[in-house]
Amino acid sequence: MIKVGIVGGTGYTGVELLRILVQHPKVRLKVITSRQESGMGVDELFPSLRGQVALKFSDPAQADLSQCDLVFFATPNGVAMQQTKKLLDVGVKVIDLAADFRIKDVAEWEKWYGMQHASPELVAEAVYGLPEVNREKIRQARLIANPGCYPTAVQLGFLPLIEAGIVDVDHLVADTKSGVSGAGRKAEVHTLFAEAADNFKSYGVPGHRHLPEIRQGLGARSQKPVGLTFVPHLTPMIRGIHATLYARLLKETDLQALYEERYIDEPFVDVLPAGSHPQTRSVRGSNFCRIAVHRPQGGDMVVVLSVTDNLVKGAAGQAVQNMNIMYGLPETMGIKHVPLLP
Ligand SMILES: NC(=O)C1=CN([C@@H]2O[C@H](COP(=O)(O)OP(=O)(O)OC[C@H]3O[C@@H](n4cnc5c(N)ncnc54)[C@H](OP(=O)(O)O)[C@@H]3O)[C@@H](O)[C@H]2O)C=CC1
Ligand SMILES: CC(=O)N[C@@H](CCC(=O)OP(=O)(O)O)C(=O)O
Repeated sequence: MIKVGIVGGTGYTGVELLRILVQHPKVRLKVITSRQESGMGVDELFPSLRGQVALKFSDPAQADLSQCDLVFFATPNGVAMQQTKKLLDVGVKVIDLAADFRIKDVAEWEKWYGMQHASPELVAEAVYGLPEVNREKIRQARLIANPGCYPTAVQLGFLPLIEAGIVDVDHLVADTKSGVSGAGRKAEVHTLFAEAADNFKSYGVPGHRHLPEIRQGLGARSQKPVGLTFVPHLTPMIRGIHATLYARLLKETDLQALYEERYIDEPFVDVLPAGSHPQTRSVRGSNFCRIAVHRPQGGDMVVVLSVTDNLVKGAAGQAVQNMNIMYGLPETMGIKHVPLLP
């Protein structure tokens, strides 16, 4: 059994990890932290977990994480980078759901995240945990930088085009929409019901911190830097990401065959039949990314539609997929949930 700790067990990604891990046949939960709820039973705070987990939240300052084989950080940016070295030094593996180890250029990371990196020496070692690209490196890793929610949907959508070298990579466009849980569980005015419900807005147009992450991932697959316009939107649903991606085609290609072949062996990427329009509710609560590729009116613009659940393939599910790969388990173990309908 893998002894697991979760730092930040009361946030949306933390409790999603709990929902998944309580039913994972190879995991024993040892520590779950929260500063605010320290001492409270996990199932007191989350009655949905009654009968599934007997632990209490512990204070992260007191918690003994060294008893774990693996620790997930489901914490705000800047937390994991303070504690990871100490854990790795005593043989504990780390999966960070935040962005501390995602960007290889530390100066670039510091610019976008507005803080000094506490462990720059670990950044090169960290493996970016997108299994569809880095599966072999993930197998050997002791530190995983789990991708962001938008970057997962956008990269999986663009990858077949970029890898085949058939689109103009200087002018990619990603128009993305996220449910409100993407902003986390902490109280903030813009996520209040009366602000977010019955409303729709873009944000971060001059520059969102996922832009360098997506550019880094796609640039590595295209062998040259990519130009990307990335526009996120907040939409009044709870879970889900819908990415509408645009690229100009440079070479005549059977796009449906390209996508189907690229993802034929991927357990969590589902290429829909030609002409499909994927919906966020077709992936809700599941680790799937569903993709459709279009070429409207047979013109030279490719439109790719990519949907995920931001808390599952966009965060906790992908983190467990990475854990499965790191420990040589079947990659789908514990994350075969069928999407929730309605
Ligand atoms: N929500 C999403 O869709 C996605 C989120 N992510 C990333 O995952 C991480 C977690 O996100 P999310 O679950 O939404 O965030 P939340 O705000 O919902 O939860 C944050 C959690 O971290 C704990 N925490 C906060 N500050 C500290 C600290 N200094 N030390 C230890 N624990 C702390 C909180 O509990 P307490 O304050 O009680 O300690 C809480 O349990 C973030 O970095 C986010 O960017 C990534 C992909 C998708
Ligand atoms: C709707 C919403 O607010 N989404 C968040 C992104 C989600 C996320 O948590 O991403 P990271 O892990 O990279 O921080 C945002 O745009 O800031």
